[in-house]
Amino acid sequence: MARTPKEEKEDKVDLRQRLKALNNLPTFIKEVYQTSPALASGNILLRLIRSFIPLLVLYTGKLIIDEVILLIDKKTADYNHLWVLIGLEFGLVIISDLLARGISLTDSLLGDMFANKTSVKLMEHAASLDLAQFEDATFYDKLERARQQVSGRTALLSQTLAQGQDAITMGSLLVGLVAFNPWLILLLLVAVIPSFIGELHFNARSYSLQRGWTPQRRELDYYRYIGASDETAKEVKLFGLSGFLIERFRNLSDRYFNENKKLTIQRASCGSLLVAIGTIGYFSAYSIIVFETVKGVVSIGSLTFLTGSFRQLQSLLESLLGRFNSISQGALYLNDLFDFYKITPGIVSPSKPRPIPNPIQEGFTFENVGFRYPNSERWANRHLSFTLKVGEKLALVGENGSGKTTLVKLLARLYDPDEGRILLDGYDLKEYDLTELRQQMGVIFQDFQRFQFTAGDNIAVGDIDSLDKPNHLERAAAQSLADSVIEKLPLKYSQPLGRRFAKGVELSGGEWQKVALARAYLREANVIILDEPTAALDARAEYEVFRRFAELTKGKTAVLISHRFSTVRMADRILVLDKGELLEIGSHEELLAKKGRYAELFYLQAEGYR
Ligand SMILES: Nc1ncnc2c1ncn2[C@@H]1O[C@H](COP(=O)(O)OP(=O)(O)OP(=O)(O)O)[C@@H](O)[C@H]1O
Repeated sequence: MARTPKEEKEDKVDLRQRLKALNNLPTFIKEVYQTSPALASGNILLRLIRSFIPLLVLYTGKLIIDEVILLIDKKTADYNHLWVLIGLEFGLVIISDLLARGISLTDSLLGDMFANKTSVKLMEHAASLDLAQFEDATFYDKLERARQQVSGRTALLSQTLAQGQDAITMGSLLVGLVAFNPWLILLLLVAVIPSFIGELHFNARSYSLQRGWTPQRRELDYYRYIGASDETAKEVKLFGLSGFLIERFRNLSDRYFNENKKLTIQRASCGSLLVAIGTIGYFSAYSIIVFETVKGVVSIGSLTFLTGSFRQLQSLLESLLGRFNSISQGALYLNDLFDFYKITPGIVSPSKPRPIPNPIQEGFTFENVGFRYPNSERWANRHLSFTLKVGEKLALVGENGSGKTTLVKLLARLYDPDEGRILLDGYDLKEYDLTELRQQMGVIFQDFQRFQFTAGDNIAVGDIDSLDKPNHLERAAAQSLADSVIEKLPLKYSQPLGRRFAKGVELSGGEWQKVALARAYLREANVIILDEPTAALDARAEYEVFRRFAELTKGKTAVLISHRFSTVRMADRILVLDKGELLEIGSHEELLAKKGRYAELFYLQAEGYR
């Protein structure tokens, strides 16, 4: 899994790219603001007020000291003015504290709301993308990086706002310092800039490292998941895989740790040196102010005010520049989020879709259809020409990998053909509205999902509008034989299935299949596609499912994939696929009479039953 030099180059970021990434900030701030204009405005207002407090506190401190010295010199006991000043400083400190709490409250509320909003947006966007995009590893890297941004960006928000607040505070302190001695500003820059450059350098390296390691981090997550998950526990135990998985995890995580460690150590050692330079800058300025005081140029109150200002300015400037680093880094990470939003689906509805014929008049016609999976040289389907007539029950037969599932995926427009076209009543599938087209289809794939929801919800996913229509769910369950499975569950339709959550009950493979089959019946679809719907059913259940199938799909068009010829022979016609191409098509009798591949396979299986 070593990275290629090209990939490493792509992961490197220079200053120009970092500055360019700052362009993301206005969009980001706008999105945050739109999350809650009231909270965002409140936050900005609180920060604005708080940014002037440090100057006021320092200045009150100066006044207090000058007053104390005056009182000592005069040897009077009129402390009224002093009390007012102390009260003022006390009030400022209390207000500052309250403001800080208000700021962190609005920060965290706004951050949480923004994180939720972004998660929803990510899910919505991911849902709009093509199946093919989900089968691409680089897509997952992008998705993973985008996901990481959701929680991380909350910090970016408060950092950006704090940056504005500190800039105002700095401006106010600088005014005082410039009035005293402009050269102190120069010293201030000398004190701060080296460590800023250091930070900039190390942050860029850290980002490159993080980015470059995205695939490996996904791999680590995967090991963590398969090492401890209900879905994998059985095989992990039986095959004794835990040692192997832990070893792989450890090797990879150690490599990551070591690369990270190298960088962290370098960063810490350089950082200490650069901070020392900063301290020299501060003490030079401190000496200047002290000697000016001794010479009587400024008062002792001003001494404390100026040294305090200088120290605060130094730390503000440091955090301002340091934060600039994190902000520009955060803005770079935003690239990942925005990049993910920029991925657009290829399989979409046309701008003026044609209404789906209801009922379908002719059926689906494949015209020389060919399809290759992305990043694959091999044709999964090729030269496919046939018509799936309306109302027909068509069975697909062929060896493993001969392209049966691919054919139905093309029919449901999960992919578009690379060659030829598929017509519905004479018009290309691409001319119809995608959602409407899919609504017409009830598809159950062989690798159907076992959702860790209740039994009722597991059926309702077939037509989510039926979620609160128990009689619809019950009817579908009765049709697919799932009713007897659900009857046996303690909580019936409200029984959580699977073991991931509390009270979950696991079903057998065949029981799950009956539940999944109910999804196809629940949908008021005109086309029913069942990809090996009975593979896990016992002989009696299979017989029963097919006895009902013809009845339940009366008037509907159906495609059935099965390796069992007892099932297949019930279809009106059978399409035999070989290496993605159409070998034979005809009724059971026609194909037997033809004595071709179908006849060969049929007798081979029948032989086994004798
Ligand atoms: N998502 C995918 N990405 C790349 N190649 C794929 C993908 N799905 C299937 N293939 C390949 O396409 C070919 C046809 O697969 P398909 O699933 O259509 O076969 P099938 O006839 O349904 O097989 P089976 O009887 O085993 O279910 C196979 O060679 C398979 O390796």
